[in-house]
Amino acid sequence: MDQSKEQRILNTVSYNAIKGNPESVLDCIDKYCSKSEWAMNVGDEKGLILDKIVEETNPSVVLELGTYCGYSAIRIARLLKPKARLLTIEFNPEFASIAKEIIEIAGVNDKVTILEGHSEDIIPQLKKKYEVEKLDFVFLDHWKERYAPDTILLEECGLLRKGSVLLADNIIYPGAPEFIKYIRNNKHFECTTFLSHLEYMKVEDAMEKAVYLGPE
Ligand SMILES: Nc1ncc2ncn(CCCCCNC(=O)c3cc(-c4ccc(F)cc4)cc(O)c3O)c2n1
Ligand SMILES: [Mg+2]
Repeated sequence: MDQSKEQRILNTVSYNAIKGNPESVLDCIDKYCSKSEWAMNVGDEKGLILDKIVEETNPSVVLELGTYCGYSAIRIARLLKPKARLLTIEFNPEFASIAKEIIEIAGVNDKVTILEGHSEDIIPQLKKKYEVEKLDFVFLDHWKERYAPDTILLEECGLLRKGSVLLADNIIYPGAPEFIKYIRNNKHFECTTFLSHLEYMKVEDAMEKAVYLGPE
């Protein structure tokens, strides 16, 4: 059976990237996906916005929803301080296993844990099973119609604290209208929109940053 696009991405990383060098893995994926096969990594343009917000937040505990090939997990993990950790949820077993290999090649596997399953099933387990107290930073990049319900679920599970930062990809393309409606009219969140472009394309896209202000 011929290989999947994701397997071809792993092959090019495995062949061309410098082992243990996260930047070279990111560059390798960006080159391949802009020249050979488009793929839904956050990419280099939105990636720079993600970098800046991660650096400003300097999080100890990060949750990512939607691992895919691990590009944004590597992007985030490479900026984390020594004891900090990133938990990333992926329900597609092929993507999860490819992401695991790419994350290992990047050399950030000591900071990253891939949790296989659906966000709605795993989020309620984070406190007890994964010993998470509060989340400092959440990157939403999974099913766009899950952004709003999962934000509500994170709050209900007591995983957000005053100052927790949510960053949502693709709020223009493919779009997350329910999330935008929910989060921008919610007095418990302070929102900022970062205009950019869809990864590897000239199409407009944006990311939404929402800082949780607390339950009161
Ligand atoms: N609940 C749950 N829990 C855990 C999970 N793990 C995975 N999933 C499902 C995630 C499925 C992939 C999500 N990402 C996207 O759909 C996406 C799409 C485009 C895009 C596509 C076509 C175009 F023509 C243009 C742009 C671009 C992006 O940047 C995207 O992020 C989960 N769901
Ligand atoms: Mg995305």
